[in-house]
Amino acid sequence: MSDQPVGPIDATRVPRYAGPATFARLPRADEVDHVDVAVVGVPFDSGVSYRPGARFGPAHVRASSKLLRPYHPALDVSPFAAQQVADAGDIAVNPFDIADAMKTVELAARELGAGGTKLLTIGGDHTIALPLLRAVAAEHGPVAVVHFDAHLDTWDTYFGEPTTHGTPFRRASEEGLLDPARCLHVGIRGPLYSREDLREDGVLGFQVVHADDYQDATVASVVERMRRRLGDGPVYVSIDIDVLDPAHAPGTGTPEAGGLTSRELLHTLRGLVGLNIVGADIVEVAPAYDHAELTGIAAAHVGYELLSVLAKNREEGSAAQR
Ligand SMILES: N=C(N)NCCCC(=O)O
Ligand SMILES: [Zn+2]
Ligand SMILES: [Zn+2]
Repeated sequence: MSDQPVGPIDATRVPRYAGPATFARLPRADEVDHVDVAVVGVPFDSGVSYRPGARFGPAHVRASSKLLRPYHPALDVSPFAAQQVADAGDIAVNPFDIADAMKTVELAARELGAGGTKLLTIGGDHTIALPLLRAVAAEHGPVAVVHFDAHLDTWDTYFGEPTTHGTPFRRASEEGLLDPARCLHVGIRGPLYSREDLREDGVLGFQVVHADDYQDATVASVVERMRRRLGDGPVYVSIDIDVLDPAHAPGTGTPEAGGLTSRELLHTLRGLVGLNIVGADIVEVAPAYDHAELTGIAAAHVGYELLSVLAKNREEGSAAQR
């Protein structure tokens, strides 16, 4: 086998709509001899408080990722040539037992991540961030989280249940998985349950860039603030697609008006170059509410942006070693 990464199927030879639906038409993980970054699905939505359907997110995002091309001009990087990216398929989780599902996700994430493979996980609802953070913190210790979302997701319980899509970051903070001096939400908006929600969120270790801040500040200044908060240590990136305005991402379970444009989000993500990204997820894509693949395409581009940031970091890391 050549030591060059195996890239996507060439769209000038095999039409995009033909062939198997791996993310970006990449090889499967079992078709390559090592994997730098695994794209893995978690078809789980038993933690939702409103519309269900994110269990179909991984298949939808893969299907919407067929048009991605090999070269990222703004970052001047080829994300599938600078590193071996492969599709690791889906983690099969129990839809009837949330605690059991969480164990399965954590175990699979630890196994896939053994040997230094980074995970880009496609959900699934936001509950899955908790076991993914457990796996990441087991390896790196407490991490910074940059959390793109309309919602805080640091609420305590729903119907007395501690493990839901509105609670993962409170549980993660309580378990010591987060570095409370370096966590940040981006894109928060909409009604809360009470003023206390924001105060408690701060105690748990989060600062907030509100969606409205994009109205008053430039994307560059948001990026600067984000980079200052996240610092030099390990960073986990969690992206709830409902951070986007419903006009840009209608296919989601708890939509809120007044969100980011996809351009604002992609631009902000580009600002993560150079940070020590140890893992990422893209969650809450619910295809039944999507139109014309708007949400699926946005999520696929978000994934491409993250893979490009990782590729750029790898290139710059190996340049620094020379
Ligand atoms: N994580 C997402 N998407 N939503 C959380 C909303 C929780 C609620 O219904 O208050
Ligand atoms: Zn949300
Ligand atoms: Zn969320």
